[in-house]
Amino acid sequence: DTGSAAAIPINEVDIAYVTPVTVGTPPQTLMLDLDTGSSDLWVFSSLTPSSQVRGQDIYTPANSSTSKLLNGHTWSIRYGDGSGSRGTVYLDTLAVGGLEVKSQAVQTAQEVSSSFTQEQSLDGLMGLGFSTLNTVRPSSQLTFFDNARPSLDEEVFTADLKYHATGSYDFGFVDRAKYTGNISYTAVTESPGYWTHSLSGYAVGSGAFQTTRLSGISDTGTTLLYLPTAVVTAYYRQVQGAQNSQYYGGYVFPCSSSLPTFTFGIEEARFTIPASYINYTRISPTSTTCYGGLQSSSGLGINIFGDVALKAAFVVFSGTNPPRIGFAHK
Ligand SMILES: CC[C@H](C)[C@H](NC(=O)C[C@H](O)[C@H](CC1CCCCC1)NC(=O)CCNC(=O)[C@H](Cc1ccccc1)NC(=O)N1CCC(N)CC1)C(=O)NCc1cnc(C)nc1N
Repeated sequence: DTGSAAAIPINEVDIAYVTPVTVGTPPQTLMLDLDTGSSDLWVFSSLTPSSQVRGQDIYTPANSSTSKLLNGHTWSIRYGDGSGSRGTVYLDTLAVGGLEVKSQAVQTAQEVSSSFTQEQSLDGLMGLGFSTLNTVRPSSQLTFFDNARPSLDEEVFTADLKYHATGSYDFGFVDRAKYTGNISYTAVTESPGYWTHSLSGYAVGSGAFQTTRLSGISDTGTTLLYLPTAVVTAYYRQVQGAQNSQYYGGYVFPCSSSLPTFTFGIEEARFTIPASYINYTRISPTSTTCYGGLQSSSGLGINIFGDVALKAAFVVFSGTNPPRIGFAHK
């Protein structure tokens, strides 16, 4: 089996991408953020207090003839940006782009933090990290990818995220039409459940490529690219008027500044992020100050290759044994 579904930016600066997912019988469609940086599939639901729901689609297990309560199981998750949610669990039929899993753990939110309530285009998350990160207790549950594996033509899923445009997620096959040249693969360590791998180095603009292994996680659920301070200062040194603002919590610069490109290495291959991806957003609609799509990872304890980097490539998440991740030009 295979599946293919759209990855739709939820706002004009690609803060996140959502994908239509159907749950239950008859199918209820929800727009979920497919997130390789976590491993819980949770949804706004009929169990979410109405005061915490603002325009989101909800999953109503009572309206599904195939829903089954997973008795006595609960979950609670906290994300890197401090947001979080918690609730109970149902098993139900779930499909993404024509690929169906009969008995997927669907975590129904009984509480969501305010940033989720405010994000009306996001009906929940589908974690695509390793299942070891799943927070359901007393027994942890499998991700959609782990449940789908036995029926997949190939044990892979791919992400083709696009700048200010709709991309796609494919399951079970690598679409030759979506990339050019060869796929450059590199080893993944599953610790502690993220898609953790190294970059072979970086270059700022037309500068020399710095060969240095940078370990981090490829995370479709993180908006920006977070790298060590040394790398980030080398980048913004090339930007007129750039400064690391305590007030805005990161590097900002005059929107009129011209930005260099940023190149990262995957083994011998090189991927260049256009300057436009790094001119992330105005700090407020009328401001002439802009916030960078490349920021320091020093406060995170881990480098995060988020959407700003991932949308510069066609990315293959390979669940083979051992797992590996591949990047290709597109
Ligand atoms: C089982 C937990 C699970 C593995 C968890 N995983 C993650 O946090 C990574 C995961 O990919 C999550 C998935 C997000 C969560 C929010 C909703 C959208 C998806 N990524 C992050 O938290 C990265 C930081 N956040 C972001 O990158 C969010 C994503 C977002 C998108 C749309 C709407 C709202 C938020 N972006 C922003 O807030 N932006 C606004 C500001 C702008 N400058 C950049 C964009 C974890 O590591 N948690 C440990 C953890 C807990 N507590 C903290 C404080 N830090 C932690 N790392």
